[in-house]
Amino acid sequence: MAAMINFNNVSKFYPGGYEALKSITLSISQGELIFFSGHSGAGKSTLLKLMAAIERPTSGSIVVGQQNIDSLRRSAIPYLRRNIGMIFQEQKILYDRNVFANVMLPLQVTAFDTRASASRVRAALDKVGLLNKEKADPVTLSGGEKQRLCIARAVVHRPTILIADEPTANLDSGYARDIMAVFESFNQVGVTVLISTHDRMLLDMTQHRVLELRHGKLVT
Ligand SMILES: Nc1ncnc2c1ncn2[C@@H]1O[C@H](COP(=O)(O)OP(=O)(O)OP(=O)(O)O)[C@@H](O)[C@H]1O
Repeated sequence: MAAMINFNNVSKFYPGGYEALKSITLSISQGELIFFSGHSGAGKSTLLKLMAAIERPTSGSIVVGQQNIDSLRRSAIPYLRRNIGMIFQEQKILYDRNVFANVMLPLQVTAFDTRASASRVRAALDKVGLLNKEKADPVTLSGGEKQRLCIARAVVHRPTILIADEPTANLDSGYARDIMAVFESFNQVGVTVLISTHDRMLLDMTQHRVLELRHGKLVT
């Protein structure tokens, strides 16, 4: 399989000099599902943020798809993000609108017409099992359903790469399994899926590759 993501000697210092990642070299193939594990502060979120150009590396090179993104112009970032779906803790659900409108949000900045957008939103809600909740007020959703809403919002533009930072944090084990089944289903249709977690149950259960970070270094 073709490499989808390549890191070559990537280091990241945050302002103030903290070295969050140290000389990371890794290669991820198209269509893989990979877990990034490691203690709190190990650098998992930073690694995922570099892949989506939310953060920039201090040194080293990062290739996503065919594109070298370590020195990507700011104006080129929206093009990179068209291929990426992101689920990060800080992306908030908007509680002043229903489930459907929350999933519609990312499409409002693109040029889709309303009918095409609506059918994409329903397709995304269907894939995460929330089609029957499209009119619901997000406040009425369970923790697991809220997380599925975030996944629907991340995939509504049909990305080829899906990045999820601690997607099962704060969920009980039943909900966590459901969420993993949703990620598996996207992976089965060819989406490259990257998940950071310190959820021992997920890591013990998985058949997929697990890369462990420790103090900013890759140990596996
Ligand atoms: N914007 C920032 N500015 C300064 N330091 C940061 C910033 N973001 C992260 N760090 C630091 O970099 C280190 C790695 O953080 P990161 O969030 O990548 O770890 P993590 O493995 O995802 O941890 P957690 O599981 O707690 O989310 C931590 O010591 C953190 O405090």
